[in-house]
Amino acid sequence: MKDEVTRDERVSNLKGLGCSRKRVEDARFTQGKGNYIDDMNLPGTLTGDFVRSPYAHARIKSINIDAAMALDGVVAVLTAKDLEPLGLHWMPTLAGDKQMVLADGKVLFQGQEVAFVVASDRYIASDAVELVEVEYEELPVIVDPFKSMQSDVVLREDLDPKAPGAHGPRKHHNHIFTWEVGDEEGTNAVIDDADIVAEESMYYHRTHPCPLEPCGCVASMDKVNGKLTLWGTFQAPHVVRTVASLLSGIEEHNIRVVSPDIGGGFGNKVGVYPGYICSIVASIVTGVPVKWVEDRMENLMSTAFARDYWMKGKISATKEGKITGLHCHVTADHGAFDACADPTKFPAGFMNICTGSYDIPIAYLGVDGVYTNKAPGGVSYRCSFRVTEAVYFIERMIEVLAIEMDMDAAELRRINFIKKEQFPYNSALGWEYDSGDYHTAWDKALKAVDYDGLRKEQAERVAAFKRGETRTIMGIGLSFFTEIVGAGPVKNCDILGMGMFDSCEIRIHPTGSAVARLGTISQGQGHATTFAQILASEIGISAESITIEEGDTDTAPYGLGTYGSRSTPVAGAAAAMAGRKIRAKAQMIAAYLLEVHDDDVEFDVDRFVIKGAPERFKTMGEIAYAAYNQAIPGLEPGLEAVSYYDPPNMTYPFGAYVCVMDIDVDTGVPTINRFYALDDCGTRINPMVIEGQIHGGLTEALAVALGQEIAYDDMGNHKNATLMDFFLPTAWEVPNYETDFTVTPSPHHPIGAKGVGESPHVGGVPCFSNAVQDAFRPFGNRHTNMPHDHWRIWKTANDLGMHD
Ligand code: PCD
Ligand SMILES: [Cu+]
Repeated sequence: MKDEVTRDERVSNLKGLGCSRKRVEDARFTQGKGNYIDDMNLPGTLTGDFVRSPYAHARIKSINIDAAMALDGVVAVLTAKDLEPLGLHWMPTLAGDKQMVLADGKVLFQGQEVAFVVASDRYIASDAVELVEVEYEELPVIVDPFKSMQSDVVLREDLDPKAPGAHGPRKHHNHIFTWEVGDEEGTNAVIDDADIVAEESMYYHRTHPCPLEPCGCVASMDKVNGKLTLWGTFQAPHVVRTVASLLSGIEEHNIRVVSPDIGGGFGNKVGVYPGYICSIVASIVTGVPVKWVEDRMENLMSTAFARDYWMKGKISATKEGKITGLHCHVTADHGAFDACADPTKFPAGFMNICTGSYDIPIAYLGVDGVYTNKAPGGVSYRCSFRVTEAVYFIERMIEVLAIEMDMDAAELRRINFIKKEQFPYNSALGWEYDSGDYHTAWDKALKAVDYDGLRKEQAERVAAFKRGETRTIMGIGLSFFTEIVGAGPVKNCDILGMGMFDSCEIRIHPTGSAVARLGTISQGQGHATTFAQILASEIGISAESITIEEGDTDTAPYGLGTYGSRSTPVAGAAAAMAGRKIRAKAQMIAAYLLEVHDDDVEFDVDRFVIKGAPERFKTMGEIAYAAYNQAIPGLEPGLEAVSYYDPPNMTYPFGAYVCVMDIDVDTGVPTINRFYALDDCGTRINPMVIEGQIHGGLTEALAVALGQEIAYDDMGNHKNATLMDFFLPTAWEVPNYETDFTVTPSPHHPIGAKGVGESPHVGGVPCFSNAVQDAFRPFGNRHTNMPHDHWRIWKTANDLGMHD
């Protein structure tokens, strides 16, 4: 047995962990060969389209569908009345509330679904939408959650005003829940006694992920064999199958849910939308496939928004700058229905990570969820679980405290970081941070950008501005974040009662290639590339020879889907564990073939070798073949494994970001001169994919911090429902990102990996915002709200007297 290839070459042939392997999915994406929902064209497909409410709050007096039905090509017009006998005019939300599928008596937000037109093609459906006559009676509109809590107007007439909601008692008919974590009395006592206290209120505005492809589905009820197939833009296909079964009464084995290629999810495609339900009903009624694909305006107006958090903080410290306590209260605007996609026990997601990366001995968080006349479905956008809000809050509070103490904000952070030796660290608000090394990351980041040099330059620029020599000022944005991803332990995380484990099933073929299926679903993250790399390193078969499949509930094992950067921490762990099961069986096969005891062989890259005699080995290819063609005493034929992985804890990626920005105080235009991002996501599976994730997340952070918003006027009119008004950054606005890393593996994850997809957004938003605010700090700025669009930046300068 002669080996022509060196061990290093064998390692590199695997294309396993740490390899910047090119994304296998890109061949089809870059050639326009992807298969998205709108590419599906089953024979006889009908198209659905919605009649939507122009009013944000109105009673529906009548709906007349006669003219629409009379139009050639219109097959059906569904209203709440048609869904009611089926019990489908309302549906449960992921947050334990319920939501109208089609307007039942009244509408609660502009763009709400009122009737569903089904026609032979999209154009006819659109024409018919115009022909449906709806008579509305306008009702008072509430878009401000504070006013909502004072108002006599009852938004949700379907709810008993005094009855508790899914998360406990309600204080008012427009109140949803109160969620409290930590020790309020103790925190107040510490803050009242403190040397230094900084207070600030901030609004994290409502925004929307606006993925390239909007939401859509094709429902096909095959009446002959009783099978319902649902293709759709689903981030959690198995959960959709379970919900569809519970709602429709069709047994779960008779429902197949498939997520084909998805053109970006970003949390927008976690929830269940009326379009899915209406398409299913329409297909059951008509017996032919029904397609529904929303347009851009519908996507921006009616599907899961993000944020809309009014946050009030108090932070206390000693004279030396050691933080002693943190108090946070949030008024959370959830819109018309509470449709947040949080794990059941966390009505404000993981907002209680708001103590951030700092060792804060005592803290309190209180959140009040409130109904308003806005679209439902919160908590999406590159952090489905409110970690963006939490990190924005603490990173602003740190800056405000630094201003209060007249201290350098980088130094203030350093003094308060949780120290390396304190991990695993139990935070005051109940999390166990698995690992971290914040000081190393911070020092590396500050050194990389020459932080002291930047501050000197900034001081010179301030002086020059004051002398009237320049009209631009310079901001240095800092942020240090700790993410919490990988929901999650089944003991405390579930969605609609389904524990948040995930899964991987591997099947090795006789010739030594393999297929693996997982319970997650890529929306562009590159899972087909990266999961194969995890497996390659675990089982010694090249990633090139492993096909990854996701998103078909008929074949993939049950999983909770992809959001909250959970794929790597949970399904990635399942992949490693399933790989280890394969390896354990392969070891027995190898020992049999080599005629030695199981314990006398060991795994080496792509083979099992005899301990002490590495020239005697069996490759994984040989072992796979033997699994199918030899009768091995005591072993079943075949080489397959499945793992359902329930993570013992979340993973806690972290990072240090610095943004250097110039601001023209007369135009309000910011120019980003430098953006440095250091990320620590533990073991790095594919550095190139990670880099892509960071670039994407930072660009979305830039968008949110510097202009992107969903705003409403007092009548509840949506002000940013088109891309004319909704800021999407292009190459023009995006700087050249510098990425860097440290590696602090997760101690409980089988390969030490933590998630990374959300991190750049979580850390990026406060970094961009802090850069703007830091530029104005020498001129007296303390806090201004995002989005820092040109007008708001100009106004900040104006308010500070810089135009005088
Ligand atoms: N350490 C590590 C980690 C990670 N990784 C890679 O990276 C990625 C990612 O991952 P993760 O972090 O785990 O995550 P996932 O789960 O997968 O995903 C999710 C995320 O992802 C992100 N990114 C992205 N990209 C794209 N392209 N698209 C999309 O859509 C998206 N989205 C976004 C979001 S929003 Mo949420 O939903 O809101 O919650 S969440 C999210 C993949 O591929 C993986 O493999 C590596 O390599 N390494
Ligand atoms: Cu998150």
